[in-house]
Order: sequence, then structure tokens, then C-alpha cells
Amino acid sequence: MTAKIIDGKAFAANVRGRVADHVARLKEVNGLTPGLAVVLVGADPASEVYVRNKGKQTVAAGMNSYKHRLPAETTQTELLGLIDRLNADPDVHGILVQLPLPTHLDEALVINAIAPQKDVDGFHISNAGKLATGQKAMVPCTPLGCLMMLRDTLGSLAGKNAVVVGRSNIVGKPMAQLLLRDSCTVTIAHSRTQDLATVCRNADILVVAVGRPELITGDHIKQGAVVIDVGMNRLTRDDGKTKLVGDVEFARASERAGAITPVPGGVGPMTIACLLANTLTATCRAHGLPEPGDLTP
Ligand SMILES: Nc1nc2c(c(=O)[nH]1)N[C@@H](CN(C=O)c1ccc(C(=O)N[C@@H](CCC(=O)O)C(=O)O)cc1)CN2
Repeated sequence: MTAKIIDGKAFAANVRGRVADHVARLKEVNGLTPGLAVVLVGADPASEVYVRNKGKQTVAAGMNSYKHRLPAETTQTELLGLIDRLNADPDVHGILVQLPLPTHLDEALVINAIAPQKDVDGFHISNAGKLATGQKAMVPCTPLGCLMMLRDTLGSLAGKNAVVVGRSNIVGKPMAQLLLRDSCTVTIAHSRTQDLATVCRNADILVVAVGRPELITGDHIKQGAVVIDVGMNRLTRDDGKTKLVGDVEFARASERAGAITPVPGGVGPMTIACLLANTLTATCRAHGLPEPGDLTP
């Protein structure tokens, strides 16, 4: 079998288009423009690119983009002060602090200072708790993107065996919660899991988010499984050029999988598309308006 390639770039463009349509209606009917504030501390080159793309795509969807670039030596108090001001600003419906933060800043403290209803990353402890207990929450963008692609590929996920490799708060745990909500039988595997290949071979749905280049080989894949590769590992080749590879050995896995996401061009583009969707959702919730049902889980 040669797997169907799940085109995350095209999927993300479709999501952004739907967000833009909702935003246009929101402006016309309700006189409202969603606003997203993105905070970048320091000058990590990859983060600079992501933040620039977030700004561009926010504006392209018809939303207001507010960028806050702070020097690497910004203190915790200064950063929390900015978050307080953004929490209180009625024009700001979504707040995102780009990660990773410089090491002198306490990531958990900073994230939990964001008003939960404006936490479009879905990382606040209150949103994590709500997701885990089946309440309406802001859902982390990357798992939300994976869920959208899985539903589009498979239709109903009910009864499927899903294995999530990775237990991070940002991807693994929320991904498992979303799959559970869609009535999958969910296993979370991680670095201490015994006989990972056997566990993975039980998966109709395999989501891998461990940050280990090509950890998952063809041998880990059940025939016909849907494989979602969240890994983004930048490797330097012998000639000094860099190459982005996922956590899944793509060529071998494609021989057995029914469908698979590539890296790049799979999950990555969905992260920003879902950020826009979450900003729209946060705006609707803030104003007591119906949510965009096609863009929420
Ligand atoms: N506050 C947050 N920080 C970070 C998040 C996040 O969701 N919230 N995720 C990542 C970075 N990220 C967005 O912020 C992100 C990463 C990758 C992509 C993407 O489109 N990747 C492309 C490849 C790009 C390349 O060549 O480098 C792809 O996979 O095709 C978008 C967003 C960490 N920080």
C-alpha cells in the first residue's frame, strides 16, 4: 500500500479561508474585528519567523494583529505587566506568548497570567482542566489541527484505537483528550514505554510528537493506519545545509500507512490556521455570539 498524503498546506489554506469568511460576516453584521496580540521575548530566529507568519496570516484573515517584541532581558514583572494590559484591552480577543521563553522567565507562570478566555494557545491550566473534564475550552492549536485532519480523513473516529506517542502538555496530553472526546480508545506512549513498536502496531490512528528524528519506522505502523507526524527536527547535513525531518521515517511508513502527513507541509501549517480559528472563537465567546461550529472541536 502507498499512503495517501495528507496535504496540511492545502488544508490550512482552506481553514484560513473559512476563518476569513466568518471574520468578514462578523464585521458586516456585528461591527466587530477580532484582535490577536502576539508577544515575542528575545530574538530566537525560528520564533521570529513563526511570529512574522502569525502576523501576516492574522491580517490576511481580516483580523487586527498586535505585535509586542520585547528584549531578551525583559523581567518577569515587565512581561506580566504587559499581559495584564492585554487582558484588560477590549480590542484584544486573543493573546499568545511565543515559546520558548528565555530561561530566566517562568513559562507556566506567564501562561497562567493570560486571561483563560483570551488564551488562544489553550495552554492555561484552566483550559487544560476544562478539556480534560469535557467542558468548553480553548484547545491547543497543534492538536486541534491534527484532529481536523483526522476527521477529514476518517470521518467518525469512534471506536478507533489511537496511540499518541509523546506526553507533552502542549501536544501529547491535549491530543489524547481530544481523541478520547471523539470516542477513540486511547493509549499514550512515551520514552519509557516498553516495546513501542508493538504498542504502535495496534494503532488505527498514530500521532507522534516526541521530537526524536525518525523514531517511528515502517515496522511500527499497522497496515492502513492514519499517521500524523507532529515532529519538526532540523538536522544539519554533511554539506552544512539543514533539512527538516519528522518523528516518523516517512518513506518506510508510507509503504504501510493508509494516510500520512509529511514534514514539512503536514501538521505545521495547521498550527497557525488553528490559532486564527481560536482567535475567532474567542471573539465570538467574548461577545456572546454563536461560535464557528466548523472550526471548533
Ligand atoms: N505559543 C506557542 N509557541 C509555540 C507553538 C505554539 O503553538 N504556541 N508552536 C511552535 C512553533 N509554531 C508556532 O508557534 C509553528 C511551528 C511550525 C510551523 C510550520 O508551519 N512549520 C512548517 C515548516 C517551517 C520550517 O521550514 O521551519 C511545516 O511543518 O511545514 C508553524 C508554527 C513552538 N512555539
